[in-house]
Amino acid sequence: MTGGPLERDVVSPLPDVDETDIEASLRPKQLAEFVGQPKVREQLQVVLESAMRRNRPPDHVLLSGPPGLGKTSLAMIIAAELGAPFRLTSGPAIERAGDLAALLTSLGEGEVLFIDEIHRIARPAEELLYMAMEDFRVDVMVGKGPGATAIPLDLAPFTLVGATTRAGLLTGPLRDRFGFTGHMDFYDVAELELVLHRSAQLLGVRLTPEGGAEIASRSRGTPRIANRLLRRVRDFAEVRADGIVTSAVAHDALAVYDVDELGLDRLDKAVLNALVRRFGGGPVGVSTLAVAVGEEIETVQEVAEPFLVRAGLLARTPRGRVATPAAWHHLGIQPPPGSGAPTLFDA
Ligand SMILES: Nc1ncnc2c1ncn2[C@@H]1O[C@H](COP(=O)(O)OP(=O)(O)OP(=O)(O)O)[C@@H](O)[C@H]1O
Ligand SMILES: [Mg+2]
Repeated sequence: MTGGPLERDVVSPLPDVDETDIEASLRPKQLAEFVGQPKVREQLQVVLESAMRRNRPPDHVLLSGPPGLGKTSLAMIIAAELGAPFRLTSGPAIERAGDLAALLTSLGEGEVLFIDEIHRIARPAEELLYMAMEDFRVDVMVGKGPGATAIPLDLAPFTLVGATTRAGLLTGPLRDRFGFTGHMDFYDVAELELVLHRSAQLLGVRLTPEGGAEIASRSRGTPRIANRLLRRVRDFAEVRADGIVTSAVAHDALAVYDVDELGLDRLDKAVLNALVRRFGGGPVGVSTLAVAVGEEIETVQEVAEPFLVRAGLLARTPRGRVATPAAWHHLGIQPPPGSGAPTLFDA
């Protein structure tokens, strides 16, 4: 994911540039430690256990969902649960099929290869991946031009874990080669409270139940944001209070950091503002909306919209994006009569 102007936003779901170390220290290491996503967790548990009983690498796993919900963490957990080495790369990093072939042939038996942002892999590399995933084979091209020959090479059986924020962008043949797809959804407040108390313990932060509830409700359904807000509120508690994160301390700190009650970030607010104030609540096409907020269409679709839809503030209709009455109210504006909520007749 690209950061751009959002990088320094305290409620952005994207990772901050200097956040990798702290994120790594807070990552759950085992499935049992992984909070929330009960369905994905249970299904994955069965997939992993049956593979271990058969003493075979499990089927390839695809994890899809918005940023910051734990796809990378879960991929690492898969390797840890299997006791297998973990290798990490990303779609954009694999530019040539040859790079991928070299990586695949270097994998040992049972290794877990994680490809982040797999929907952005280059087409020739993707085609090579088909055979690798299905038959554990790759054709390595030797020579150039008419004299080039393809030499088939066997691979050690491995497990591919792919992550994507846009499962819809995956080609059919690639999607079909994953034996298991886990759809990650936003976390509810109770789950985020568990994430926060676990992190507080690891960081040595004293967090009261009410303090946790206050932060959780403004974390935009996203553990990455919850953990970041916890650190900011802790700073505030140390400087302005006695170090204990109570509800009042959390409330005051989040006001200082400009986090609104729903935890909407700058892009969320820009999208809502444009939709309501410039386009009268819609419907308006996503590309027009993206231009209005000065962002890529992809970013609006992958980062802002999933949460706005989930929060009941934005609806996707066949004619375009529409602000719901709740969105108008959130901006403190009275919705015009008959606005927002799409009806049967819009379809
Ligand atoms: N279920 C969870 N339980 C506890 N902590 C979590 C959980 N999911 C995510 N986290 C925390 O949130 C942070 C971000 O998670 P992670 O990097 O796995 O998200 P991601 O989905 O891979 O994001 P991106 O799409 O940006 O790559 C991690 O450092 C971890 O501490
Ligand atoms: Mg990730």
